[in-house]
Amino acid sequence: MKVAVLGAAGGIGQALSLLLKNGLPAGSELALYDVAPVVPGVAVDLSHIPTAVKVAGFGADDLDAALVDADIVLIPAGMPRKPGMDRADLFNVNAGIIKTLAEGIVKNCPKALVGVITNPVNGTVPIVAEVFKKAGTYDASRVFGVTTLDVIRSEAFVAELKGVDVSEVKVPVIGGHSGTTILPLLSQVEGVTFTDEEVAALTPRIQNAGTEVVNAKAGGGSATLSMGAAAARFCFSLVKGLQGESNVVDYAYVAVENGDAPYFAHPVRLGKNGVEEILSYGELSAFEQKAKEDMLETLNKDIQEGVDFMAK
Ligand SMILES: NC(=O)c1ccc[n+]([C@@H]2O[C@H](COP(=O)([O-])OP(=O)(O)OC[C@H]3O[C@@H](n4cnc5c(N)ncnc54)[C@H](O)[C@@H]3O)[C@@H](O)[C@H]2O)c1
Ligand SMILES: O=C(O)C[C@H](O)C(=O)O
Repeated sequence: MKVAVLGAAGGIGQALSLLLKNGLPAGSELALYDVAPVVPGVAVDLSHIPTAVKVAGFGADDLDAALVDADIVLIPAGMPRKPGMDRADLFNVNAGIIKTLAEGIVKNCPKALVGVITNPVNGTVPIVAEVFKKAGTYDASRVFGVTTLDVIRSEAFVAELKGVDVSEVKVPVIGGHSGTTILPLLSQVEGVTFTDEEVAALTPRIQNAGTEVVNAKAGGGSATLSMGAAAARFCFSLVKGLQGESNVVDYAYVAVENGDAPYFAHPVRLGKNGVEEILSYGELSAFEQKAKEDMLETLNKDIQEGVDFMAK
């Protein structure tokens, strides 16, 4: 199993790479790519951890070597938010980075499963898909927007609010990954109930959790450690699917035919070829149904921005 992390020297990249070095199956290879000159040092540093995962660092000119034959590519490369910015404000700087990296994937590992972390996820995932389409090698079941951070935040906040064991809490989160497009389905959380007031307060807390971190970091970036944990968790689901484990289900922002929008976070069953089945997100409460309808215009606009960028 070869996993490539693009943007590996950044805040997310380093946290994620540490977790992968400690958690990938024995015999795996971890390829760390970044344009920052520190990346070989990050790889050397990690290589001193005694696990059976081989780590190599690749600098700016070595994208091809980092990607060749990768089974999974995770992309946290690009600029994070500062206070006062929306994720959409990152589009202009991050779109070009994602396009270049996706072209490298198409060239070197077109069958890899690609997990996009770079914001704005609502628009960067369509860019990756369009790069594959241009090359004639698009397989919608292999491209994912990583929305796991919304899921783990929801788990943490629900457990905190209800005083229950966090390891038992499961919260479906659908839609996209920005503001109101993030839609936690609190009506489906098993073992707890919420008052209308709790739903009205907890839903925006989950939606604005990224901003909570951005403001707390006061200009020093956005979530990196929780995102590293989230991306590692998602990567381990992809690995289990690739290894043929049955019934691996996780949430991700994927291309959906005849769905709510061309891309939408759903529960998906993962297998040897990525998405084996896009599962239904089930029945929504009246509150969730309205929240979904209200956010679709924003989500569709974000998606179109990514598609239009590649049409230029
Ligand atoms: N999907 C999510 O839930 C989620 C959560 C948190 C952050 N993010 C996003 O992840 C991205 C990275 O955040 P961060 O905090 O790690 O930022 P960071 O600035 O700490 O790290 C970004 C890294 O990307 C590298 N980079 C820039 N251009 C590159 C290129 N062309 N090729 C390879 N590497 C390149 C930089 O050198 C840097 O090391 C941001 O866009 C942020 O908004 C997404
Ligand atoms: O909020 C951000 O800009 C980063 C990330 O998308 C998050 O949800 O923490």
